[in-house]
Amino acid sequence: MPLSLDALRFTPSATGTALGAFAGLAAYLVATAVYRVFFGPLAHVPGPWYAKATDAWLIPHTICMRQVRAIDELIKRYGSVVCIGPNKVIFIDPATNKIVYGGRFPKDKYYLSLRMSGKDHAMTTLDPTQHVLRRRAFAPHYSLANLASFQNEMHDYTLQLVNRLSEDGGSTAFDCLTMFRHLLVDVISLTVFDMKADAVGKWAREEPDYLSTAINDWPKRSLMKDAMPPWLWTIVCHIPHARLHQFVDSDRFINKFVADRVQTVQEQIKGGHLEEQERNTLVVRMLQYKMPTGHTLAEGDIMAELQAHTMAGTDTTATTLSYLCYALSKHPLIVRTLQAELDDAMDDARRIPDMSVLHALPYLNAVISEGLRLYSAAPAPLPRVVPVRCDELEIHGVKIPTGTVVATQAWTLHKQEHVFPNPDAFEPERWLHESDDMKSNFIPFGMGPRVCGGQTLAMSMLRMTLAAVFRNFDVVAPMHTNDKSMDICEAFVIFPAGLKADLMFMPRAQQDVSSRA
Ligand code: HEM
Repeated sequence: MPLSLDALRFTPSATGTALGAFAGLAAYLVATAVYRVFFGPLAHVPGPWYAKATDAWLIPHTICMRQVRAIDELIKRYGSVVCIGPNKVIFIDPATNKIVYGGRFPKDKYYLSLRMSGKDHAMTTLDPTQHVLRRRAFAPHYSLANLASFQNEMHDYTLQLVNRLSEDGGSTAFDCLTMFRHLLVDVISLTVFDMKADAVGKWAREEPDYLSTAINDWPKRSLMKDAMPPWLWTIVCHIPHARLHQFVDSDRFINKFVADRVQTVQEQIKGGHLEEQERNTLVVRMLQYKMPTGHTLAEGDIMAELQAHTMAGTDTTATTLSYLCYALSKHPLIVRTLQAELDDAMDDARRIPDMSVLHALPYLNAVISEGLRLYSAAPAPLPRVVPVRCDELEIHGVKIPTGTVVATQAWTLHKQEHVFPNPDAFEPERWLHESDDMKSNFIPFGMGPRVCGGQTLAMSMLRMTLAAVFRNFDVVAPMHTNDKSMDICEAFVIFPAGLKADLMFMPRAQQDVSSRA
């Protein structure tokens, strides 16, 4: 039937109905907002009226990747308990941290957006009791003793990277995010899957490494897919462009990588070939883990857990290393003190000491703590829900009812002037005399039973890599790597505004010679 233009014209009665519906909706929204601001369960909590009325005020800050800063400003204006949404409260109080992150409060459903292929893993398991079962499956893998059994290879990968930088002789600016991501891909492929990925080797030979690329692509792909209507995403997936295909297929690539590894290990278990192994990778542990019921975990759950660890461990650690190298490029005196300690601990610049030796170096550890304080890879609110059994939570005399989403954020905790004087300055010395106050306000890895599962691995890699790099090189930032390009953007995890961290690694001996000439 031909479409007449008249059919598209609004009749006076249709216009009236539409206006009426619009006015009704507006009245409903206004009434809801007024109720929330003056009579809602959080009406008594300090905070701006617009945050009590609607979550929408945070959307532009989230889109601009500046959510933690917007929340930080509210805390500065309203104090250490502040309402940031109709059902959300942020607090800055170490005593409340112990209650909220002590293990009784379930995680908020916000975490469900981090599921892997629709499946839960430890980080997204909201219920504390269920989470304990998940956590038991992987916790032994990250013990220092187990990680030490992979140490020789970790040293080899790190030295491979150092050798490549040495060959370059400081003439090229390397993107640290890419470089350290390749290192972490090698370490995680080995410890999780018992697989030699040769990612650093490929990086050194300037060959593509599809796994490292997919790990980098996946979070961006998820964000993009979620932001688009399905029809637009379908069109994007069909655009004939090789790199774009690689990008949209990153989830499939990682799924297949993990599925292949799981299958190989399952065959090894069936064939009885695992008894000969002296150490256990995470995939073996997960496949052999028995729930209290005696059942093993479902294959889909194992896959999700392994994918989560691959993703959670790589860019967080690589970003921290990149920011630490950038901070050190701006502080030559700090580098001298660090190098003096490393020179004493490492007679041979190309031999990385045992984990226990690095663990005991005070200045190296102070530098890392300062890096984690200022450049926490996950500085955003870690939301939990006030449980029914808790009755009410009280923070500094403010009662927070059951069902409220409560959270603290490392971004603000780590920059409190009274705990960390001169908070924006990079001053490792402050950690040489760590006070109880500093300890209880420092949560780069979260806290309590849901503290970062891979913290020991992350700390070991931070120590190992910094020791090897700064024993051998001074780091110099080229003109285009500056505070503007390294400005922190945040989408739960952080990344630099310039999307890269180009730095030059000048061999120390060579630099000493040139500065004497
Ligand atoms: C510098 C590097 C890292 C930082 C700053 C970091 C930070 C965090 C934070 C803040 C959490 C807690 C999230 C919450 O409470 O909601 C977390 C959880 C987690 N992280 Fe990390 N992480 C790092 C490296 C790693 C590594 C290397 C791995 C593993 C290979 C890893 C695996 C995990 C897992 C599995 C969880 C969930 C733990 C649970 O809920 O039981 N992370 N991480």
